[in-house]
Amino acid sequence: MSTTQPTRLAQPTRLAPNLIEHFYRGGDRIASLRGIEQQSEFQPEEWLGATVSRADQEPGGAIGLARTVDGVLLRDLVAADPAQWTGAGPDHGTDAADTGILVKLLDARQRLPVHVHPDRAFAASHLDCSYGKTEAWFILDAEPGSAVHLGWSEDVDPDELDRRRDAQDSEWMLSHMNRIVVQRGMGILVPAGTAHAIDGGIFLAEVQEPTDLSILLEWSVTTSTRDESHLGLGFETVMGAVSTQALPQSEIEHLVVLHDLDARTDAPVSLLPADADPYFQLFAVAPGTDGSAPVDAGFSVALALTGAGALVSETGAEAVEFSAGEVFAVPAGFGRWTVSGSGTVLAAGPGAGWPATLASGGIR
Ligand SMILES: O=P(O)(O)OC[C@H]1O[C@](O)(CO)[C@@H](O)[C@@H]1O
Repeated sequence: MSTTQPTRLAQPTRLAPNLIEHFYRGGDRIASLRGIEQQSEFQPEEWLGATVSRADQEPGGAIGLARTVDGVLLRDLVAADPAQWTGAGPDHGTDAADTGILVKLLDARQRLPVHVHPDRAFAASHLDCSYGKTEAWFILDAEPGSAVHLGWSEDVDPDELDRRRDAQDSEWMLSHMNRIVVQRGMGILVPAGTAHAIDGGIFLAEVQEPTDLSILLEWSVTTSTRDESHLGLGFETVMGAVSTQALPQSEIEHLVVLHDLDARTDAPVSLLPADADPYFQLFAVAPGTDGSAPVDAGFSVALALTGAGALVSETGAEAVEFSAGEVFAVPAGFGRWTVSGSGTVLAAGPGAGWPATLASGGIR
């Protein structure tokens, strides 16, 4: 009789809750979706499937890192077998645990400060980092009339911006920004370099490059300080990463899309503008009565938004059941997969062509 064990095919791993203490209030809608208790009113974010950690801690700190429900760091699982998890070859970057994305739930009960993230060129030259922090928001819920503030509505003079930042003149900054009233189902791309803020009342899923690099122009509405607001580079240097040019309506049209989140569809639907594709991708998988075409193979973070069902692979790996509020890290080795049942699953993955695009450049 043979004693050979059958090889276990790769399956999605259920992730434990991973709330983050932050400098702004919120988090109750995360707790309600995830079926957990909020420990403080300053837990407005959950980092989903994160293999990068929060910046404001000792080097090597674990805050931010996702764990499986058994307490194992996802970072360690990916680093031990990058080919199985991300499909990447051994030489794709310096960090074997790199998945190419960071996904968050963000539930703002107060307005986020006006802030900006660097692009790849700035991060490489000043911060020894190959990623910048282009990000995108997918709106899950919004109080009526709540808005995001995206880019300047007219060119601003860099010296005046310095003065207004030093004076913490929130009113001036906000009144010089584009205000976009949001609604459930809206996808918004925020290119690196673009000043932005998010009103209280907005609950969103965020997909971004896997870094924690922020420049706060407006620290006074948070528990942060001026000294914590310039990435340790000083404002004189860091303002080089901040665009002072207007973001015109003609460009905003390419940065905002709307999707009916209640629709059932026969294929995964992209929830973000096409310009997001080189950075990250976010799909809704909500099959109709005839099922749905599969999501491509690759690392993804899957969030069960509503209903119940199973993640079903074409590889023959055992399906994994889910119910609303659960989060999974899906390995590339699970192959192409789809959803059975009544649920709606959001699936976030790295940009098209990742990780080759990291080395080939051409992305801001
Ligand atoms: O990057 P920081 O300083 O944590 O900023 C607060 C939040 O604002 C965002 O950049 C959204 O605008 C989040 O990614 C981030 O967690």
